[in-house]
Amino acid sequence: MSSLEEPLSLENFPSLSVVGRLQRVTSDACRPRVDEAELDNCMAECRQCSSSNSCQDFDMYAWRRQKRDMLFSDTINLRRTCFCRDRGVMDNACHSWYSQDRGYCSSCNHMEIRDIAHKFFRGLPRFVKIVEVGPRDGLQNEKSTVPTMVKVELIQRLAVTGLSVVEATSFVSPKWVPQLADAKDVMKAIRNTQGARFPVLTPNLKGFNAAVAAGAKEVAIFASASEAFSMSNINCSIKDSLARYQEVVFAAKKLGMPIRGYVSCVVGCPVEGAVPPSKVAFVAKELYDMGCYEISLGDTIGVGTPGTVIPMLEAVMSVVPREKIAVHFHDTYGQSLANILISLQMGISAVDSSVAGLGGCPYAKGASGNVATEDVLYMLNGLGIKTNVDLNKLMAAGDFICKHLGRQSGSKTVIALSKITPDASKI
Ligand SMILES: CC(C)(COP(=O)([O-])OP(=O)([O-])OC[C@H]1O[C@@H](n2cnc3c(N)ncnc32)[C@H](O)[C@@H]1OP(=O)([O-])[O-])[C@@H](O)C(=O)NCCC(=O)NCCSC(=O)C[C@@](C)(O)CC(=O)[O-]
Repeated sequence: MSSLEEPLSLENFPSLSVVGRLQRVTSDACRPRVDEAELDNCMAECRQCSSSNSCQDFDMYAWRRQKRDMLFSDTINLRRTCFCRDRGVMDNACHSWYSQDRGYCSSCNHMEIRDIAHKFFRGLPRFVKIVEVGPRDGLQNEKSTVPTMVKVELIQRLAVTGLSVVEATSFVSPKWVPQLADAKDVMKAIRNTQGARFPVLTPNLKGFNAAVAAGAKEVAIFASASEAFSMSNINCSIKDSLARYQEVVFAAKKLGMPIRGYVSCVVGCPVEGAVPPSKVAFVAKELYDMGCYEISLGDTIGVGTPGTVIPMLEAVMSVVPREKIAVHFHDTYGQSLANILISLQMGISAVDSSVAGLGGCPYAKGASGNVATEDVLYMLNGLGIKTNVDLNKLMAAGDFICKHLGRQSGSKTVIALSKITPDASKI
């Protein structure tokens, strides 16, 4: 694998200094440059003093007292020991980067930089669960019906990537979503597939019973925060849908099956326009109180930006614990990664996405696919956040389905990596 093919993860930068590492992952205007050799020397010294008591005088730095479970705690500790061991070396190094780069950033000092980085990374989880929804959310929106065996192979390929959850299909009315009319056959074919859980969507008891009969071990119910979307998607009001879902949850609990809950249109609705955060919070709480183990918040038409997603998450977090919340973004306006990043910073650690950016929603005209799983993974890898997912295997699964559909991947990462030449990879 060439250097560019490998996402920018912390572990992948043995020769970069700590500050160099931060430069690679922060995009702030304040970007000092550092003499690599100078800092590498400094880091070599740091390693020798990492257990030294002589670090006590460093208590003046507030984040010494921060919990050590933060992302980059190792990085921060290295810097701290580096400072305390030979502050002069570091100060000189710092001085020289600022002098060299004075035209670019005259007022930065190392405390400011550290504060910026600290603020940026504060709250990011160490591990993110990716919920792959391509075989369901993606393929439900394909014009042509994908043959059952292709769906099955896609699911099997995804199951060996390290993804722990692959949403497999929906037990909905074939009149409403003909693309997934083979749900029973798909579930039967993957019955013995190991490696991941394969939840399925069930809109009512009829769908739930069919799913159980076909071997489903986990189901998802899907309500909407918009009345109009509820009517067009599942042909009933929000209130009626919640009553229906109560029956499904009751039946699932009797069998000890986990149930995931979706809320659609958490930012905007194709008919109603902006959706108030309070409505999203109401539906999310109803689903959570019913017994859903996780509530996935769907920006069904992909209109959200951090400006609208933050208040929505704030409202939901006030009624549902944040560790029970997942985010589900469609990439219509190219805002998904920004929205995911701020969700992570707000403490969310479950993200839905779709291999190759497949997807959309048959009842939300113009909605584009889900954010591509490959792009989410590339970003998480770059942030040093663990997922256990193998990017190469994931790209192979995406390539498989794209070839079948006769289209280019919707993942920017995949497109970029496919263009890398041996020369470019030396950059
Ligand atoms: C909910 C219904 C069924 C109501 O549909 P309806 O027409 O109101 O239901 P009905 O009870 O009057 O039944 C009509 C026919 O459907 C049959 N039927 C009834 N239920 C089922 C079932 N479970 N499985 C199979 N067949 C079913 C039923 O037996 C009957 O058959 P008929 O007697 O005419 O031959 C329908 O509206 C429907 O299937 N909607 C599904 C819509 C859908 O799947 N949308 C996409 C998923 S949501 C989404 O993508 C958003 C999300 C989750 O990803 C989050 C995000 O992106 O934001």
